Amino acid sequence: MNALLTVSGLTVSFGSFTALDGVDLAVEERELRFLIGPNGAGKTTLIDVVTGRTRPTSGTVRFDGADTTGLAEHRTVRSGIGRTFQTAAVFDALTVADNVDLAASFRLAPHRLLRRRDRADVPEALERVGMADLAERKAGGLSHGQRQWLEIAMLLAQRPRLLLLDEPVAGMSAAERERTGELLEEIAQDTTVLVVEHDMEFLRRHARTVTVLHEGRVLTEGTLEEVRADERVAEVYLGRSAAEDGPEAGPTSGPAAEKETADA
Ligand SMILES: Nc1ncnc2c1ncn2[C@@H]1O[C@H](COP(=O)(O)OP(=O)(O)OP(=O)(O)O)[C@@H](O)[C@H]1O
Repeated sequence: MNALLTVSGLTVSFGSFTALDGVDLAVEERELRFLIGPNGAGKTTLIDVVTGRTRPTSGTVRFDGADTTGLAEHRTVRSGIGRTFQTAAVFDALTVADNVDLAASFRLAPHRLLRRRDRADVPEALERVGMADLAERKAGGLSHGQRQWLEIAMLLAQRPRLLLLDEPVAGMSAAERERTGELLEEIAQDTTVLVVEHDMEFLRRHARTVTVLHEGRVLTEGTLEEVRADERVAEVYLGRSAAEDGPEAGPTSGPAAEKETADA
């Protein structure tokens, strides 16, 4: 199988600090891949490089068979890569539909904008995230969950082949997380999705393959069970060997915390 996204030997240095250190990653078409790792592991930096926000110091990014290393952000959008941020980037004063309409036009080169007559992509995207009935509402009045779904609808209207989502369920209620999980599963049927997410219950329900980053390197990769059984993962989340810790020493979140709870 050919990977849709291939990252090879990716290194990003900020001055003397190395945020990514020789990262290799391959994501197949229509995968729903999760990316986890402690704070500062390099997850957002990796997304920033794939989307053209940050230029790598060395290494390559290949998307859909083409070398996209260092491509500007607006060009990665046009090539079919969409991303969300930890805080939804929507315009509060515009309606839900106008936000999606605006996003849909981002994927087009300026000379094509005036010819964008077919606007079916807007209701289609809203339908997919279950917000068709909110089309004429001002985005400023939406709940936190609805804002996140609106941002996903904005990306869907750009018809991406790869979606990169940064902590999509952070701050959501249990019901909103559930709905988001269903939505991602549905999107992953025809779109490749890479999700940075810490929520362990969410991972348990939806993660097929998990890649663990630590200090700018890929520590391990596998199913959630494989990753949670890996002592090195417990160590990086605890900051020391799990075997040396008493029950009170674990973190309050993350795979190691879950492992302790599950094993208790
Ligand atoms: N522009 C920058 N200049 C200097 N250092 C940076 C820059 N961007 C990121 N870093 C550093 O690179 C490291 C990796 O950051 P990154 O945001 O990618 O981590 P992360 O895994 O997404 O963490 P978190 O889970 O906290 O969001 C951090 O130590 C961060 O401080």
